[in-house]
Amino acid sequence: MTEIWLHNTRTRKKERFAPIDRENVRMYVCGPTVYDRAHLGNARPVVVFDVLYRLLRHVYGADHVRYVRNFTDVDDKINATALARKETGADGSLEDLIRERTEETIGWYLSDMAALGAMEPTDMPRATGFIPQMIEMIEGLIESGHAYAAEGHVLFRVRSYQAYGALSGRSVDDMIAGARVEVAPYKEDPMDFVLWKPSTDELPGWDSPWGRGRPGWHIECSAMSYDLLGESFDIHGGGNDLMFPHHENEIAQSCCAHPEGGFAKVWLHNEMLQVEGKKMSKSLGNFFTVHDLLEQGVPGEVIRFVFLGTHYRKPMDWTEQKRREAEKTLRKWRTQLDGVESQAVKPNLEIVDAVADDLNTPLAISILHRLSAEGRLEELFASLRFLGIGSDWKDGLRADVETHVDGYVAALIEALLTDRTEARKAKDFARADALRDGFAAAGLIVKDTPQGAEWEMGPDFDAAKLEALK
Ligand SMILES: Nc1ncnc2c1ncn2[C@@H]1O[C@H](COP(=O)(O)OP(=O)(O)OP(=O)(O)O)[C@@H](O)[C@H]1O
Ligand SMILES: [Zn+2]
Repeated sequence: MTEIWLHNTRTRKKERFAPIDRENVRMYVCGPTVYDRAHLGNARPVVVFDVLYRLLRHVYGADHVRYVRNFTDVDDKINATALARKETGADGSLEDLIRERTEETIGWYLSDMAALGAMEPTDMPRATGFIPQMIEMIEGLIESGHAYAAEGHVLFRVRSYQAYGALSGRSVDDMIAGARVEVAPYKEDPMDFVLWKPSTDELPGWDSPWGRGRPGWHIECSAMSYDLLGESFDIHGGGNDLMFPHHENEIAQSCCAHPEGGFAKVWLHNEMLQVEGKKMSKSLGNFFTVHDLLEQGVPGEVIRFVFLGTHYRKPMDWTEQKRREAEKTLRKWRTQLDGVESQAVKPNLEIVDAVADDLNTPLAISILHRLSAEGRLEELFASLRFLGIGSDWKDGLRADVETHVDGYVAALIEALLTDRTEARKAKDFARADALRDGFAAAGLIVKDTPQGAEWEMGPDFDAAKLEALK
């Protein structure tokens, strides 16, 4: 049986993975706050943990893995988005607008992530569906002295949990020095964090022993993972931007509420997708969405392939060059694999082992290239499926993939037409003529109109010939 090794953030070591119960391997990954479209950075953990999910299913059997990824649908950012819409005159109560916004965002998220070849987790709980469980956990924490109520708030008493900070390896005092902790009159200690807070009349709220209010973000994950996976489970994942405070707080809450449990055994964190050395993030405004890229005609599997080219514990940039290379490789393989049937063939063992070695997907990709070069096409096909690339090449996704390719070709044509306009402007007639002849040779019919060039693919249209014109 394949041995899986994973780098555990908690111990800072690569450890051999041994599930608590091999019949029921359990993983929890922090999901998105649903107030806006997912940016490309948000997609990275989705792809990383999808690769792990597929590996676990491969090793332990598809029916023996439970993968939970939540939707945070209670949050000030969601409320702010809905309030802004209400202020611009949108119909409906604030509650309706909030629900509309979260439903819409969840729909976008699921279709964008499906386009990246990510399987849906077995469970996708929403925070609003687990409020009673959160209240129950908070009550328990108050009873055991780990939390206290003050002015409609409930706070977690950080100093009551000795091991606080162990995940990121920092002491409470270091963390206070480094973090922007909020000082508030109702806090015993600035480090204490909110489990429950009061709601105003118009904001979403639930009745609780502390008045009408809403949960803090961290308690959501503790309550949902306990309800669905129990007091101890195998793997907890998320981006490394969540390590502190979110994951430290989850650990503190869960370990104090269920001291016998131990919560998650292995903690896995993906590094960030960056833009010029900085985390891609909404607050920095340096982001583009997955949807933007798909709309531009970049196939989802190309995005996935680019992600897999960098190890999950290394920061990465999205670059045009990586996109182009991934697209070229996948096109080549697609042509090579035309007509190959291999439902019964297993993925290449070295590739499975590479993924099992702390998700070494760059190594897996180099082996894919070797299989292609050696013409081991059935293995190549099965291994791509295992990595979630073109997993449905033979089935329904084919048409979808073709529209993506069409999008790519359309973008290419537009780029070449711009190129021609610029060549004409610069009086580079040699280039302009070469493009005109090239279009004709590729079977592309171009008509110049006062509104700009219009084009149409003729009966002998050949995209490969256009490619050569770049
Ligand atoms: N640039 C990034 N690279 C990789 N993962 C990221 C990046 N930004 C966010 N994530 C991950 O995306 C997931 C969803 O996070 P969340 O919904 O909190 O993001 P957000 O608050 O919408 O985004 P941002 O961090 O841009 O404000 C988390 O697992 C988080 O670690
Ligand atoms: Zn979480």
